[in-house]
Amino acid sequence: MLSLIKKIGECPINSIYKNNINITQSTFKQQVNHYASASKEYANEARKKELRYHSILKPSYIRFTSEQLLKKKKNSPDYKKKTIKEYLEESPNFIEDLNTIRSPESLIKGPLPIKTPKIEKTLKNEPIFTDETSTETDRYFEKKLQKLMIEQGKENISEVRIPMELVETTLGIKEETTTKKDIQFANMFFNKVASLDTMAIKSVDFPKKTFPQVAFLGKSNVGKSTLLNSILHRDLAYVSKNAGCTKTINFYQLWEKLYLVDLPGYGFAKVSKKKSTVWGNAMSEYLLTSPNLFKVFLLIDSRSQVHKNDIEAMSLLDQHKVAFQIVLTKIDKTTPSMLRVIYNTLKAEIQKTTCCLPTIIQTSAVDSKGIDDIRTTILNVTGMDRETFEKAAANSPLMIKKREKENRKKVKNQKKKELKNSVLEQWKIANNVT
Ligand SMILES: Nc1nc2c(ncn2[C@@H]2O[C@H](COP(=O)(O)OP(=O)(O)OP(=O)(O)O)[C@@H](O)[C@H]2O)c(=O)[nH]1
Ligand SMILES: [Mg+2]
Repeated sequence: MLSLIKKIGECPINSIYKNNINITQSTFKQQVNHYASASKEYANEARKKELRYHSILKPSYIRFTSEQLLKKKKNSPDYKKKTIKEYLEESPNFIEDLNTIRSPESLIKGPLPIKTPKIEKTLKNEPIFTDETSTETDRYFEKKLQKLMIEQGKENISEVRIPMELVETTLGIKEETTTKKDIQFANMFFNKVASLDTMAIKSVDFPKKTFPQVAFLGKSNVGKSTLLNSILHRDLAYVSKNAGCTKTINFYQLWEKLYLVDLPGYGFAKVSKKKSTVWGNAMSEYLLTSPNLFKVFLLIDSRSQVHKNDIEAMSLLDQHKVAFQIVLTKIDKTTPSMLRVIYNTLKAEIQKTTCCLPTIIQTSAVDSKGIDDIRTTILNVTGMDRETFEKAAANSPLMIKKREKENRKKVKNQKKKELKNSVLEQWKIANNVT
């Protein structure tokens, strides 16, 4: 047991690929069946709930199907410069859901090719549809597109797969939708008593239930367990001021519908330098191949610099098409100037990725900053349906008891009032008062 626990954190980065390839090759058939049945189950469930297909199977990707972008070259006579946003808004059929890129087949094939020098060279010479007058957003979006073309080895823009959330947030198509009601729902949802379901040190220990999962990843001592406790309103996960506190992959279940996963920290270099590289076998298998993992929150301490292990983690998640988002922790302990530096560094790193959401969430467990954002993000990404849970909460034994108590109190007050009135009436009659 101890030796297995020690293994977490020992796997050098270059052997992760090897291990992964070995895992997928040796258990090829099992995994295909597993992934296929898991995906099917979610798809059916999603349809039943009339949820959008892509909100359940993540990460959602879109594909440019229109040739407009390419045809409208600057030198053609009918060329009229438009912003990307205008193009997207004018052509509703412009985007197409690809359901999921983390299909069983794509997992088995491994990460997409990283560099295709020919395409890279072509793209360098010519911007696709921006010029010096274009807005910053359009240029940013174009850069992302070019990166995607290189990564996916596509010379034609119409074949590129683009993360849906990237388009929506970058171009402002999706408005900020977090309303008071969302926050109320999140509070109600996370008020439910959560419990530790599984502590895993090997992949065989991973829970068999196919609930959607979101995981918290980051360097040791960055505040993963603390953040999880803040989200769940209670001190469930062990927290320590010493690094290396969480040593197993801990699955906390909520409502029998969702897992929040607290991961051991990486970069815990107390033992030796050798052991400090990224994460171990179980961790890499969980993070890079788990079909039920909907999102990874990558936590970075706002007081420190972005560590090389963080960059490695970002690129590994990106290559394996795991949707992830950066969370800055402990902002109560940093200064605005330090925050600005790390924020800008991270923004630049995010530009290099395709599966990292552009928004960086800033949190502090001390004054509960950013916790609502994380809660609503979790609920959105895992497709938790407000009505179902509100009904369930209203019919929970606790709420039924509460309602009964309130009713009893009401009846008691009513009786008291009636008694008081009748006594008053009697007194009035007795004393001849009108
Ligand atoms: N001031 C402040 N301290 C925090 C915050 N979040 C976490 N901490 C402190 O940071 C220390 C480490 O927190 P943990 O939650 O154990 O960190 P972890 O990332 O789970 O660490 P490992 O389990 O070792 O990977 C604890 O002393 C926490 O009290 C925060 O937002 N503000
Ligand atoms: Mg921890």
